[in-house]
Amino acid sequence: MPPLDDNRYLKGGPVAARIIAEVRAAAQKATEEGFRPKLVSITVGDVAAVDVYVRNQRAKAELAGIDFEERPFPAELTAGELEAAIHGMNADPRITGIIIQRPVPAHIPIKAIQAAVHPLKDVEGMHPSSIGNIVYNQLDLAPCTAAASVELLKATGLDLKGLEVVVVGHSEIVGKPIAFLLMSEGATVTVCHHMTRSLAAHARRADALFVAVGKPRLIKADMVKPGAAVIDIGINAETLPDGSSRIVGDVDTESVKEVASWITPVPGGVGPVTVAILLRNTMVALNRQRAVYRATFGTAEATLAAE
Ligand SMILES: NC(=O)C1=CN([C@@H]2O[C@H](COP(=O)(O)OP(=O)(O)OC[C@H]3O[C@@H](n4cnc5c(N)ncnc54)[C@H](OP(=O)(O)O)[C@@H]3O)[C@@H](O)[C@H]2O)C=CC1
Ligand SMILES: Nc1nc(=O)c2c([nH]1)NC[C@@H]1CN(c3ccc(C(=O)N[C@@H](CCC(=O)O)C(=O)O)cc3)C=[N+]21
Repeated sequence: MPPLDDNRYLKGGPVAARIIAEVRAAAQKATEEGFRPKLVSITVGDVAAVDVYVRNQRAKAELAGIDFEERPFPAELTAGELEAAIHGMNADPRITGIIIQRPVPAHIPIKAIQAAVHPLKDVEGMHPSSIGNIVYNQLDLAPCTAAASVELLKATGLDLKGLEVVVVGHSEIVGKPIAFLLMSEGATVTVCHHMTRSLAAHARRADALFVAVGKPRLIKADMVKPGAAVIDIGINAETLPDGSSRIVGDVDTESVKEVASWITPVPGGVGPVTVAILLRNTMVALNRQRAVYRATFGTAEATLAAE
């Protein structure tokens, strides 16, 4: 990839830095008030795919003043054991948020495990009740990658109301929540997937094109409307002929950047913003937990005075 100095690149770094600066200020204030935020990252087995993600989470959490603890579990852990561990974390007042890094081994039912995380500690926005909130237009704690992708579209300055948007990929963690977030913002949303008859015909109509499939170079220049914004969510490891490996997205960036007005690079696009949103979600979760503490314990003085 050439140096990212072309202004068509919609870079994640500045957007992430702005969010992290806001989080840092909020985390510092909360810490002074006795509520230091803390994230716990759960991995099951040896998952090379999440190494980069976890490394970035730790680095940015430290930068933002959020404690970060990794809890690695062996691959042969049972679903029951994992659920019990999560219940322990739910009940631990020192823990603000719990992240279950994907993938988990096949014998662990990811949906049930995601639902075991208390909604107040669900910083990934993946609990059924969290997903439900975005259907009800309550958007302050949404799945991180989806929220990051929409944040990048907003950074273009385009008005989302009535915008023709096409989302390629409809997974629960990325594509579907993107569609719901955009609908809430007033966009006209088309969702494509592997059964879509003419992906190109749909994609070409988009003023903003979101791609979350996991297939390198799926989107070529002739599938993109001139002047569109292209948000490339794919993170795919590709091995080069010399044996070295690199990360590429789902979009053929070299050709598409000649057609699009904005394109997110990979790496350096959605990824860093995803990490920043995770930290922002942690502060949203902390504030909700503090509201519960206040409602539960904050009235002691009034109660005593009334006696
Ligand atoms: N930047 C970040 O923070 C993150 C990036 N990612 C990356 O995003 C990508 C997608 O991840 P994820 O959503 O979890 O992946 P999934 O494999 O869960 O979903 C892929 C989606 O793409 C659809 N699809 C498959 N083939 C085609 C095709 N030829 N045309 C149109 N749609 C197709 C699938 O449809 P169907 O179900 O109908 O087959 C499915 O909805 C991956 O590269 C992943 O690494 C993921 C999470 C975070
Ligand atoms: N429960 C769960 N939620 C996820 O969101 C999730 C997951 N599990 N498992 C793995 C995938 C992948 N993913 C990444 C996010 C950011 C970067 C990231 O920060 N990338 C940087 C750095 C890349 C590099 O240094 O090579 C970039 O794109 O610029 C990478 C990968 C989140 N995922």
